[in-house]
Amino acid sequence: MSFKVQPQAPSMPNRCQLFGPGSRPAIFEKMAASAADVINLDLEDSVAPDDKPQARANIIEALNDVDWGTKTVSVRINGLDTPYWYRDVVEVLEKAGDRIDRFMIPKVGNAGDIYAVDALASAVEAAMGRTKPVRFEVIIETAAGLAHVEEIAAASPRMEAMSLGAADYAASMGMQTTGIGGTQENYYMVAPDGSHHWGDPWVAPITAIVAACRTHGLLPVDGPFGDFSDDQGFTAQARRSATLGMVGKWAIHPKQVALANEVFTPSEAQITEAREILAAMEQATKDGSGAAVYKGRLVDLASIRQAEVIVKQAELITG
Ligand SMILES: CC(C)(COP(=O)(O)OP(=O)(O)OC[C@H]1O[C@@H](n2cnc3c(N)ncnc32)[C@H](O)[C@@H]1OP(=O)(O)O)[C@@H](O)C(=O)NCCC(=O)NCCSC(=O)C[C@H](O)C(=O)O
Ligand SMILES: [Mg+2]
Repeated sequence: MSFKVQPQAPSMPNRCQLFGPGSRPAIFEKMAASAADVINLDLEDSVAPDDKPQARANIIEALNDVDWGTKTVSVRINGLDTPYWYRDVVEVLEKAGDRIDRFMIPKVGNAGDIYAVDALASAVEAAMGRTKPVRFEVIIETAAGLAHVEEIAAASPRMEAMSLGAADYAASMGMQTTGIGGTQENYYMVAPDGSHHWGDPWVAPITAIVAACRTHGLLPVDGPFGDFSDDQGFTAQARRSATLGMVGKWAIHPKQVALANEVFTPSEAQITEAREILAAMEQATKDGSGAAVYKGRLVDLASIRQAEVIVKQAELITG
């Protein structure tokens, strides 16, 4: 372990982030009634330019009036290359009550982008006497965002989570695909027998995001999976992300919420195995050994840390 101890990510459930356009207020109550841990009310790409002012007004009303229960509520503002974002920040912080928890900042390219939103949010909060600072989550979805992922993670104490935005990421990187997440038909290896084996084109940005988040104590989250008719594809993508260290995934349709919650909640079998490993290592320690054999395989002090990840995830959900 480095002399600098790895910080803990915030202790909050973040298994599923359900999105809804700010221009569609009829679904806000349905979003609040869903099983998603986080709600993202969108002012960005799901809202047409002419609808931005009305969407802002809808979201402010919903932040004041809808019962969001214990959910984390986040508003996705527009990108810093647009004329909309400053009004998103100012109007929401001036007119919405304390129920806003996070701003989601899209298409961040460097730490300066976070600094700009931080400065504006700080000024409005001070002017309004707001005592609960809004926290930030960002989307890594451009080449610049990926190139500067670590400085972005470290950019502000407001930073709480970071997502991969597969659609804009693919566009920015010039990837030859229109699919949003999941298997891409042309990304395959050919085995000696001529059969095709599909690889995961998202593994590099996911790993970079997880490393930046774990280094700076943020929550790494997998973004959208566009084909909401494909439950199997969604689940496979979510499982790969969970295996690589992400804590949750977006839902762009309500049917994806249960799928994400299932993947990002450790199963009974995983919890039992983790507890058995901890018990085996407790016994090994009592016996003066740093290693033991569990189900025919080596477990050692690192296995304790691995098992604790799963036990902590389970405790976070069950409370
Ligand atoms: C994708 C949708 C447009 C589909 O909406 P719809 O056609 O209404 O779907 P259904 O008819 O199947 O709806 C069934 C019922 O569910 C309700 N509903 C629909 N959507 C939601 C929702 N988001 N939350 C809660 N409830 C919802 C319907 O009202 C129906 O209810 P009922 O009639 O009572 O049965 C729509 O789901 C949608 O707008 N999704 C969110 C889109 C969005 O926010 N996109 C932005 C995020 S992804 C992105 O930006 C890309 C990213 O940045 C990147 O670069 O990768
Ligand atoms: Mg995007």
